[in-house]
Amino acid sequence: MAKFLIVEARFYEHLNDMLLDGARGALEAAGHEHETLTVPGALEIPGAISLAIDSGEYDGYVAIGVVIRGETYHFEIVAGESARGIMALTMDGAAIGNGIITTEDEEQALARADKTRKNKGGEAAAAAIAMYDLGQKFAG
Ligand SMILES: Nc1c(NC[C@H](O)[C@H](O)[C@H](O)CO)[nH]c(=O)[nH]c1=O
Ligand SMILES: CC(=O)[C@@H](O)COP(=O)(O)O
Repeated sequence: MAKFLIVEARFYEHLNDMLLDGARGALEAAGHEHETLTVPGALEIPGAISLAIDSGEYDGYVAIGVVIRGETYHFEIVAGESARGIMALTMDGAAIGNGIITTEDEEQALARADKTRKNKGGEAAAAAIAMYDLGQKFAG
């Protein structure tokens, strides 16, 4: 059994609840423990995961968030930079699944947050578990 930290950017309450439901379900189905940490937005997720990595308390991480396009270039910044920060941590060896959905509108987000539809929360948890398992394999 491993211990995972879900780091959620609680920008859209109802969508986050759906993503968390999928992520927690996948972790529990695989027999793993989990805790959840909430940050203001997707841009804060990589920093929060970095701090958690330094604590040495967790075996893997699931990033959960929703970025919906608005009127300005900020969508590209939030979507791109949160992904870039997570990728950098992954390349440093952290087991992370990225469940930050980036959509054009709420309808697209609902389809991806719903665990009975595209289940992106569960998908991200499964990716984190796979990366954890890979790390265990290479650690010998
Ligand atoms: N517009 C969205 C944001 N914006 C907030 C940023 O993530 C960040 O918290 C702020 O710029 C302060 O550093 N965050 C989301 O998660 N989703 C959005 O749609
Ligand atoms: C993804 C965003 O940053 C977005 O919610 C912000 O909306 P806007 O670009 O209209 O300020």
